[in-house]
Amino acid sequence: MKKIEIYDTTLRDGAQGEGVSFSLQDKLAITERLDEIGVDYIEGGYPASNEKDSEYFRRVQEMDLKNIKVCAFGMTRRKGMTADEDPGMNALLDSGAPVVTIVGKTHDFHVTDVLRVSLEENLAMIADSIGIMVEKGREAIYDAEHFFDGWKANPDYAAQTIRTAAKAGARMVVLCDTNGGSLPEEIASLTRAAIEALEPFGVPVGIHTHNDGDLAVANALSAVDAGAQQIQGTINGFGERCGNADLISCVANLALKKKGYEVLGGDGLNHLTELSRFVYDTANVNRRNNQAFVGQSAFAHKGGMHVHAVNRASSSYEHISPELVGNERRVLVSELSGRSNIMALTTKMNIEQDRKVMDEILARVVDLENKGFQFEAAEASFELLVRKTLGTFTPHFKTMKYHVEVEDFVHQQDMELTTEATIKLQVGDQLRHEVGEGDGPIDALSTALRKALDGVFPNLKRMKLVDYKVRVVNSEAGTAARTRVQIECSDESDVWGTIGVSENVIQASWNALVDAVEYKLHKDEAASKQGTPDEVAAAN
Ligand SMILES: CC(=O)SCCNC(=O)CCNC(=O)[C@H](O)C(C)(C)COP(=O)(O)OP(=O)(O)OC[C@H]1O[C@@H](n2cnc3c(N)ncnc32)[C@H](O)[C@@H]1OP(=O)(O)O
Ligand SMILES: CC(=O)C(=O)O
Repeated sequence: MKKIEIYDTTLRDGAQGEGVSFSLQDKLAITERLDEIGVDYIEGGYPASNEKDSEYFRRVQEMDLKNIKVCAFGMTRRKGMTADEDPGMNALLDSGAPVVTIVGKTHDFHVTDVLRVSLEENLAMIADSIGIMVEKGREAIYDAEHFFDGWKANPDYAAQTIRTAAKAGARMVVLCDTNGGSLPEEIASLTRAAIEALEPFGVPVGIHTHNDGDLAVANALSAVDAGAQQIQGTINGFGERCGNADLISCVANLALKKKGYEVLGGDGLNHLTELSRFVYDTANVNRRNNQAFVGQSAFAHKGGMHVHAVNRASSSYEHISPELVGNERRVLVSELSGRSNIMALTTKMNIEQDRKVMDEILARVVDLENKGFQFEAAEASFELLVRKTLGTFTPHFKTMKYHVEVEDFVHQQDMELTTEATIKLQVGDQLRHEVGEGDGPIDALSTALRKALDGVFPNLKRMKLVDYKVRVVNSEAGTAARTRVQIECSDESDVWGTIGVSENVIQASWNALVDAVEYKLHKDEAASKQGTPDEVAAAN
């Protein structure tokens, strides 16, 4: 088995992605996770760039890391000064990082037109920068920026740049497809050319690809096939412009599809989904549902024919078992469902599967989806619909009336917009009449609803409203268009989605809110009947 080093640059190149920014604590937490999962290198940042990155290198030294090697990133020394005078070089050395990654120019056009130095001066900048790091006892990795475009334009000069880095003591030369526009076959042939050019120095090559042609992962794998021994990339493909090679896909493909490669080690592969979500959440970036291997939809089956087949043999519509990467299979219900979708979901609900009832549920789903409902992200509303169809649903309260009032003191300075909701509910034999204030109508309704019910059902105190989405489903109908409201709630053990559809946004929201509360009450009752200690605790 050939070991392929995984070099993560989420904290440096990933942070160059639009909308991505990590705090110092975020950076340290991600470092810890990547170490646990068996990543070989982490590029922690650019110490010459900002104080946060410098502080990272101080703080990371206090961590008890098991495997991962921490790298500091910087460019070759500036023109017109020696390496030891250069503030960037000194920042790299002062960072205390045991590994230093230096980016330098490969493409003659960048040397003459961007840096505006002679081709010879650029070679001297590379030699001096790698040289000083090696002299000071650092492991030096050389990132050959624009390697592929540079080689295509002037192969002799591109070869000279990487040989200069190797001769100066670089442990590895990493070939960068900086503009991300290369094709897999170009990557393969030029990776072989670079390996040949470096053969006399015994220095291996790595690969760093960008995703501008949507080929970053394919290009990285193509370089590995051609002999590259390290992949640089980021978790979830964060990075400059269209991003970097997504290490999640690189690792999963190498471990599960390609033969003869060893990556990560241990059970790191099984934790990829958890890692991907952790990095999204830490960066406060929305998850990409259709992300390969680890996305929420990566193993979500929607089409009726697919679900029918997956129920018989999961491999019929899955390229790998989701568990291998820590993900899970999901069955969605929609107007595209057949009886198999309903059966798969009701199996999870322990419901007896009568063919006639399944058909009735399916017909109801199709009818409601025609009216603008969408049950894929509203599994809780679907479960309530099933129980209502079966006649096993007992409501915990009955809505008598609700009313929302918004007051806007348009011409009065310093007066805030206020929203007040009044609700009247029948709960058992009691009539509850409550008023709630909120930041908007939904918040006010939710406050009033909780005031009315929390005393009777204390477990509701642990339910949180985590997301609220509104969408117009038939906008061509103008102001009479239907509005779809989707709500996501959570408690200590679950997350659930509900839906409401109406021409009136307040009614749609109320219906989704009522479903969310009813679902919570039903699920806690079911858990307490089952009686496992955790479930009972959750229900009390
Ligand atoms: C391919 C990559 O992703 S490389 C990493 C890119 N990442 C970043 O740029 C993020 C961090 N960068 C920064 O914080 C800042 O750009 C700094 C601190 C590095 C430099 O800031 P400044 O000194 O203000 O320079 P600025 O960013 O405007 O310009 C870059 C300078 O570096 C020079 N430069 C660029 N690449 C190199 C290189 N490989 N070697 C030496 N000098 C270089 C440029 O010629 C320019 O200097 P000049 O104006 O004298 O021609
Ligand atoms: C080094 C780097 O980030 C690049 O060339 O893309």
